[in-house]
Amino acid sequence: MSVSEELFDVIVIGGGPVGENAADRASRTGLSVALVESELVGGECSYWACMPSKTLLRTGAVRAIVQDTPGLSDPGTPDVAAVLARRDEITKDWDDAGQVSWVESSGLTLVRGHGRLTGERLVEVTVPHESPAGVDADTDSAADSGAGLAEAETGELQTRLLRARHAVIVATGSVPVLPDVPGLAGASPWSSREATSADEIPESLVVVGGGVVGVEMANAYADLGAQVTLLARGSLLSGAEPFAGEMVGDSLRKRGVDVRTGVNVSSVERPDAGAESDSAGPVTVTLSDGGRVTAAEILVATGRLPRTADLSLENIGLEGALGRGGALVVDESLQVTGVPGGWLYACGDVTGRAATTHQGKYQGRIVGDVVAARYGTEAGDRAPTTGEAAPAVGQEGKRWSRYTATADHAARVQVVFTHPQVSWVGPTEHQARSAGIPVEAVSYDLSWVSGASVAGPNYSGRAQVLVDTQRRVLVGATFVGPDAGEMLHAATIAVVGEVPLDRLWHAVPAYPTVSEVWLRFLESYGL
Ligand SMILES: Cc1cc2nc3c(=O)[nH]c(=O)nc-3n(C[C@H](O)[C@H](O)[C@H](O)COP(=O)(O)OP(=O)(O)OC[C@H]3O[C@@H](n4cnc5c(N)ncnc54)[C@H](O)[C@@H]3O)c2cc1C
Ligand SMILES: NC(=O)c1ccc[n+]([C@@H]2O[C@H](COP(=O)([O-])OP(=O)(O)OC[C@H]3O[C@@H](n4cnc5c(N)ncnc54)[C@H](O)[C@@H]3O)[C@@H](O)[C@H]2O)c1
Repeated sequence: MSVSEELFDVIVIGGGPVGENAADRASRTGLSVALVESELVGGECSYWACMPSKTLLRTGAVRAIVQDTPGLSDPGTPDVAAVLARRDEITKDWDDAGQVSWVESSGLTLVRGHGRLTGERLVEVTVPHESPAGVDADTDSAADSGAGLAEAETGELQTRLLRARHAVIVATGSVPVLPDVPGLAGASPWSSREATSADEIPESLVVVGGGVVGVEMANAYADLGAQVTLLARGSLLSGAEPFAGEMVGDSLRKRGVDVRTGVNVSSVERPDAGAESDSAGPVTVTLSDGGRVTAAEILVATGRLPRTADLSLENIGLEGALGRGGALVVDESLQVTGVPGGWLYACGDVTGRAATTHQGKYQGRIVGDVVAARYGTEAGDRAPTTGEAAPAVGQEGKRWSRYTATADHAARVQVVFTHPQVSWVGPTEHQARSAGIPVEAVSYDLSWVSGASVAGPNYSGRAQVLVDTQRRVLVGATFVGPDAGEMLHAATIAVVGEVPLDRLWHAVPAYPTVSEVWLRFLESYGL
């Protein structure tokens, strides 16, 4: 084992989408930045989450449009091999060479290996002798929390010791939760990794969990020919407005998915479960209502937890100061609270704030700019240009400052790529009222606008905005329908801009587009 100490201005642990953004922004005022990554540069999103899952969903989404368009013939059954080949293309066959080139061309130093904190501004990186690029698509499993993959698979290890002059930014993401259900861990369950990287579509799939991964993967696998059962202990998409989950559930049922809400999994049996899930026989799930479901595979989609367990936080006295689910607790400038000297920052899933790529990358931009402004020297072409000074260490910037993650609270967005798609910004009506915001919900059936009738005879959808009745601005919006994700950003701009309703009246939606719903919202509210 060899040890060498290397000095950088900033060290970022975790080279997912969020760590990449934080590292890039932090380097813009002349700081030297090391990016530590234990698996593939690009993280979960590029290889086992956003990108492959959206590719698997795309075929069914297009097929639904074709089926609903008069004059087009029946699209037939999908060519599954072609869909999986496209998925492989999108994930670059689980090779991160393209993202490594970007890291290097951005002037960042990539350090391959698993990083952990061994002291103030000190990161020890355990480096496998073989590069992990080209990691097998299905090496991980729900039972393996994702930690220590490289170490487990390569014999000889070496250690590098990195010291940060100024700051360490943690962007280690999250790991899937495996509920403590009798028989489940031994049943070779799929996590989202196996679901997004599978090399064939099983005849049948039982999905446990009615959250975003559960509904998206139930959609994708049903569209690609599997007989899918979706088990949710509550309602579907409980983080969204209730009408969204109901519409997604109705659509899944219409397409043959057996959707069961309000049920818990009591036990799981898979007598033939071997080391390889490929060789295992069918899996049987027993439910709290006495029901039983048998399927070729089981996907567990019961949430994710911030990945802090393998960071050795005890070395800096933080192990007792973690937030919900083990999250690193950060202030509004993304500085970890309770760390003397304020040298530790965090962003992305590991903060437990919002587990989406876009919100994490937003945090990455903010923390990168904070670090660049606090410790950097150059005001080069790539430096932030607003001229606004960063808050001092331990202090937070004002609301909507470029150094403050205001949107994490006021304008968080999410798109669920089911059909119908679901998108929302800000709180739900229930969340807004619980937070004491005086809101009135204005809801509209999207099929009533002219743009919807042009889009197709079976167009269906619903949209709702939340008006803060005191300030007369929008604080939230939800869209359910075809391409609802593309309708969201207008609402996000209205919420972030706190645009008065009387000014929104002058934002004229073109005819005949589905965006005419904006006019209907305002008319319904009394303008
Ligand atoms: C199936 C699925 C679909 C999704 N779809 C979407 C979507 O459509 N849109 C969306 O916005 N979000 C989506 N998400 C969420 C999105 O994937 C995450 O929010 C996003 O990946 C978080 O980025 P991150 O950089 O914080 O973490 P990650 O992407 O998890 O990256 C963290 C990186 O850190 C590395 N790492 C961890 N610990 C260490 C260590 N100690 N040392 C060195 N490296 C380490 C990991 O190897 C990893 O590469 C989806 C999630 C899932 C599971
Ligand atoms: N399109 C997107 O933006 C997208 C897509 C997929 C995932 N993601 C993100 O990834 C994260 C993880 O997604 P997820 O769907 O795994 O988590 P989630 O938190 O969205 O949903 C988890 C679901 O599992 C249920 N659950 C929890 N424990 C259970 C148990 N023991 N038995 C049965 N059900 C149980 C919960 O009630 C919840 O409905 C989310 O934060 C999500 O935002 C985003």
